[in-house]
Amino acid sequence: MNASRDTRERRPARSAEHTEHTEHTEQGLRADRVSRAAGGRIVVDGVSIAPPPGATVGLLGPNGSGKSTLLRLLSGVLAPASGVVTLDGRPLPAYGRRPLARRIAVVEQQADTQVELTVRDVVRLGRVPHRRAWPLGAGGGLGASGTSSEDEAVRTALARTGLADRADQSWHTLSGGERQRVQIARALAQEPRELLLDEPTNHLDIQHQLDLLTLVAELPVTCVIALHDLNLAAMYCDQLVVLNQGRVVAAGPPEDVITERLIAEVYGVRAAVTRHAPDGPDTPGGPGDDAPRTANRPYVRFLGTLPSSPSSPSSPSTSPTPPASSATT
Ligand SMILES: Nc1ncnc2c1ncn2[C@@H]1O[C@H](COP(=O)(O)OP(=O)(O)OP(=O)(O)O)[C@@H](O)[C@H]1O
Repeated sequence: MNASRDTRERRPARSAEHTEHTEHTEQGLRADRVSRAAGGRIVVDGVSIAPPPGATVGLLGPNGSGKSTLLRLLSGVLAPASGVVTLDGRPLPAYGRRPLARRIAVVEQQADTQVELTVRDVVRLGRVPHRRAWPLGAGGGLGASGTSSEDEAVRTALARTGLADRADQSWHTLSGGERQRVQIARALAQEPRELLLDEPTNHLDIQHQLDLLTLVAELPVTCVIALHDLNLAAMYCDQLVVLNQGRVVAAGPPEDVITERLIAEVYGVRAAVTRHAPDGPDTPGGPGDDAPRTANRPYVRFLGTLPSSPSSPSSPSTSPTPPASSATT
């Protein structure tokens, strides 16, 4: 895949089928001071996030910091206890299930099914919101032959995720990484304008991690993607949002967010942060054709854990970068 563009210079290139909403689009998906409790405590605490349309926003933070919960709030699967999530200025509950499903695609950490499905069947599920019969009416069943545009979307999604030759394989026989790629393909077949991904590189070997993130970063859609790998996040995301104990503690371009201090305070880890070379093929991130993407982006070497982690619940919350109560850009 071609990784030669700096994603921060990308502009969303809307496909024809996306133009119906053009007048209202530029607000995109936003969370405004959303909070949510689980297990008797606040796990997302007054978070605001406003991904620029077309941008790839990385969601970082330690285990349990609230990333998955925030993604579920952004997708409308969970309702905020306070605050509001809006799409083009309208609260999510004002949308019907179908318009929302056409618009927002979600790739969860784990997906499973008891039903016997092929890879193509699973990817075709991404087309269900676009069918006339909703959710599975006449002609809308899994086995139904789709329209030519449906077939084309499924074919394209399979090809983009390197799964074209697996289309007829049973889902249950796939490896963890292959299943992950099928979920991405399903989301691509959905042709969303907002794509929410929860640690999509889990289970993937390094080549597929890089392929996936290149693909995601180059999509002309708004992506919010929970990641644990700070170097991959710095390479592929236009903006980063760091959560700690449910709060935004840093937000902005990777070079502003990824600092030794942040890594120490949020993760309790000692690190050395350098920059990728401005133009060189010798950058730690890879070969020369990646240079425009990695140029000047932060590169982290982890040196060891610090004696005590400030992210433990008993510690006071920290503001490792200039205090950022929200990720609104
Ligand atoms: N249904 C629930 N009941 C109790 N606690 C919950 C529930 N859902 C989430 N939590 C808690 O909320 C916190 C945030 O969880 P969340 O899955 O959003 O974190 P995360 O940042 O995605 O973590 P990870 O990086 O480990 O995937 C965690 O401490 C989790 O245990």
